Amino acid sequence: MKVAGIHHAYGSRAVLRGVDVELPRGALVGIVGENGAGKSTLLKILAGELRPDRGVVRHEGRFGYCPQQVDLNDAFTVRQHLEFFRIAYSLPDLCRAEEIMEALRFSEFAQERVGVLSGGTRQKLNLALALMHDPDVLLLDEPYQGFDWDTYLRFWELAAQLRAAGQSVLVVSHLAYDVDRLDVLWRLEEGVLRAGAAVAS
Ligand SMILES: Nc1ncnc2c1ncn2[C@@H]1O[C@H](COP(=O)(O)OP(=O)(O)OP(=O)(O)O)[C@@H](O)[C@H]1O
Repeated sequence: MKVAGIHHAYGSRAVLRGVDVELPRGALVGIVGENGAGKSTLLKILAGELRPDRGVVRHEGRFGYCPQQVDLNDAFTVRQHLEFFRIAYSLPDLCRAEEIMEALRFSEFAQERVGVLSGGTRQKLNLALALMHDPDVLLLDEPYQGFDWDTYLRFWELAAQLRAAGQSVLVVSHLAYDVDRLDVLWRLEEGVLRAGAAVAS
């Protein structure tokens, strides 16, 4: 995936002022930035959810998108969500989804209604829905929000496995703790991407 010259404004507020970024195959890329820096805006543009005012977004292969706001239906069970997405992705079965549930340790909630799940478990499901079709490019907006420490570590194990399998993974966060896990770190500042410093924001 490659994007070039992305500009976006909300009314008179220019949020992105010429963003260029490339996600190489098999790379784990991080984008950090302060609250309101424009990270979610950039990810929505990369995912095709928002049209930029200017610039080019070029996709290759399948992609998965895990938005910051969990978009789940409280009345349905975890399993029903997986089943809806299985059909949407045209997958023959839920084997990969079940592997991800095991990896993130939430298989036991398969029959639970989403409305009764904890915030962290909802986030696990959100992640599983973005991952279950083995995308070539994975866009993750604050993917570990609400995770406990063990789950946070499992998340990074999973991300490393995806990278090893040749997938491109973009992690966007306002926190940059674990920068040594990344191949590339960018900082979104004043509407442009700069080479990131390895510090928490
Ligand atoms: N739909 C919208 N309409 C108007 N302004 C918006 C809209 N969405 C975002 N903004 C503004 O654009 C700026 C960037 O927002 P964005 O959500 O992209 O930032 P962020 O870096 O993801 O922030 P956070 O870390 O708090 O999630 C903010 O000032 C926000 O208020």
